[in-house]
Amino acid sequence: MIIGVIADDFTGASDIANTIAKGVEPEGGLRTVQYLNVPPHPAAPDVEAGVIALKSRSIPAGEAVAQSLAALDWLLAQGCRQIVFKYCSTFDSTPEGNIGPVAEALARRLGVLGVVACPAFPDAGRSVYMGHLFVGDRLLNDSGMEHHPLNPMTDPDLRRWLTRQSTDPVGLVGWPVIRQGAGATRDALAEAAGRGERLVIADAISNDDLLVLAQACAEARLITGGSGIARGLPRNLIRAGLARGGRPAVDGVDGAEAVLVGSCSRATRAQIERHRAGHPVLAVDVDAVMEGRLGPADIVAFVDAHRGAGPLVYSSSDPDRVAALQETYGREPVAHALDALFGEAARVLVAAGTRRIVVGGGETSGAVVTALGVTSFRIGPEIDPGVPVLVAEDGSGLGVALKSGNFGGEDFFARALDALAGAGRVAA
Ligand SMILES: Nc1ncnc2c1ncn2[C@@H]1O[C@H](COP(=O)(O)OP(=O)(O)OP(=O)(O)O)[C@@H](O)[C@H]1O
Ligand SMILES: O=C(O)[C@@H](O)C(=O)CO
Repeated sequence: MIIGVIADDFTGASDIANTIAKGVEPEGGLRTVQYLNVPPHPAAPDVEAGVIALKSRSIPAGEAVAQSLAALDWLLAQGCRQIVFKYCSTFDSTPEGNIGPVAEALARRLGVLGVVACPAFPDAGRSVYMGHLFVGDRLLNDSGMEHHPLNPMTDPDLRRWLTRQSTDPVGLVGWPVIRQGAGATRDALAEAAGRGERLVIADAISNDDLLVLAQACAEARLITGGSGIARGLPRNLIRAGLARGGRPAVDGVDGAEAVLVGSCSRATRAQIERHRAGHPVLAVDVDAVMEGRLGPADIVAFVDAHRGAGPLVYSSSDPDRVAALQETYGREPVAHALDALFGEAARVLVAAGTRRIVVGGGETSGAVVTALGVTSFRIGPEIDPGVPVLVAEDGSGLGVALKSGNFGGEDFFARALDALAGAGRVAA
């Protein structure tokens, strides 16, 4: 293993695994595996990039640091020469963490300063200019993220925000430097390190800027950011003769299918409506779940009754309804009950032969793959930006797609089911 990634959530992990497996033309990407938590065994010998998916975004900072350092130890033991800490492209964090504490702890363990911090993901509309994060044409704090239930993003100035979470000074390498190319960027990062700046916000407004950053960081032991920061990393290694390159390929999966959706984001709700137009769809009655009148068996029965037709089950509601449910039952109890519902339904479905599962939402994805007990997935072709086909490494023939709330085109769910079925037909 040459590159190791520590990701702070499950869908974020498959986002960056996708970026690394795909790479950029003409070189292509790396043979990539996504692990769910730190594996209790060594990586398979042919793996070039290992992505460890943690659920450390919203847990207490001390726990996030401990889990991330354990992941670092495992990755270093596999031979990684470069480590990436992946967080959300909307920099999801609070004034207490967890981006600053985890990034600083990793940097200290590796003994490095001048570490890039860049959440830019231009393909998904996230860009960083003069240290300020934009979502499309809005600043972060005016993008809807200021209303996020767990980590409201109320400050678009990443240097100021990260400073609140950090103990060492935070630097900035702005776009006027990035546009001068990799040499100037490398020099600016070295100067930042010389000033004692451990983390350095780096601008990127286009995919080309991300390639400049990757080139500047070719020798860096630690890089932090969204998935975009990894765009050019495979190219560095392939050009240096350290990796073979090529397109992601996995064995195809074949069998019954289910789409399970807990994400309540606007994008996901539009995707559900689109799916409803041509496929069987079941809305979970959340009151019935909370009162014990609806359980996993009901979901399994619906999916079984519509096998082959792309059945979708969702709990998603609009913000008013979500707020009312949270008011009645409490935010955590509802989330916990729904995550457990989807997890158990998925477990029963897979035990009975379902082989293609598409999940909407990061928390929901975490609950489902944890319940399935799969510990690692090979990364296959991209379905939509940030979402690849994942095929279980254990030979069980199970394929999944884990969709982050905001990702995917409107017809995502149907295309994801097709992509899972066709995964094996994509050429190496
Ligand atoms: N109707 C509902 N009312 C309240 N909570 C819900 C409802 N439906 C789902 N939930 C919970 O809301 C949470 C949605 O989070 P999840 O991470 O799955 O989606 P997301 O936030 O859109 O995705 P991402 O984290 O990838 O951006 C889950 O914990 C889920 O159980
Ligand atoms: O970076 C992103 O936006 C995603 O990979 C993610 O982390 C969503 O939770």
